[in-house]
Amino acid sequence: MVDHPAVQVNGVQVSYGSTPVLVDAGLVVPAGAGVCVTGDNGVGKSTLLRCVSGLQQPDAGTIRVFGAEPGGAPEFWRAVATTVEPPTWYPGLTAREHAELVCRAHGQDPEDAGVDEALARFGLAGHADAIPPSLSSGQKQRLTLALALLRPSSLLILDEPEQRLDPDGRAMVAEMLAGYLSTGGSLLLASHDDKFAVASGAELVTMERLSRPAPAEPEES
Ligand SMILES: Nc1ncnc2c1ncn2[C@@H]1O[C@H](COP(=O)(O)OP(=O)(O)OP(=O)(O)O)[C@@H](O)[C@H]1O
Repeated sequence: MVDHPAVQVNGVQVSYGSTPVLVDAGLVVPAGAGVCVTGDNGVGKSTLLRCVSGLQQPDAGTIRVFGAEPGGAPEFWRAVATTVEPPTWYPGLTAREHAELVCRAHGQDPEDAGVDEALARFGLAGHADAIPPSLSSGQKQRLTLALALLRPSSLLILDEPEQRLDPDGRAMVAEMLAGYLSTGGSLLLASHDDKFAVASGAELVTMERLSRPAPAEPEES
């Protein structure tokens, strides 16, 4: 795994109908590094992250995650934790039980993995026995990120992790992500908050720099 970049994107094209969104997009996230893609609403950040997460097939181009095609194999999902898709909550399971489930699925003892400490770090100690649908949108986002960081992984792919978080929450998550990078993890983010991304230890890359501009629509005569 360490011989390959965490993420390598070459010549990726994605169109929705006849509208090109990614045109010859290229990106490298070296193993152990963090990259944050930035850019205006609708520029294609989520589309790129979905493709890297193996949740969407590009029309053309290649994507490699630790040297392999994304999405196809259980090894990919063991190495990659992503919040690109909104989480599905299990009916009737509490926040703590979701965390315990995630640990067990990854072969970790929940107590050894520090479930209660993780919930406390994310400001959810008082909500451990609540079911996720009853949490506020910011608390749900905190739980989603806590679960992604609790399980072992080599690459985190996070789409706007700062969304719905208050300033303290943003600072805490940025610190957690910087800690993840300092222990050898790799990070691919999309974000509208440059300060948050930099505090997370990610290098900022604009979508405009990743993609050749889409050809201009022919003017009507
Ligand atoms: N499933 C889809 N079908 C059709 N068009 C889509 C689809 N998904 C995205 N698009 C379009 O593709 C473009 C890029 O969307 P995308 O969500 O990748 O942008 P983004 O940079 O992540 O935006 P934001 O900053 O608002 O989250 C937008 O114009 C959007 O309307």
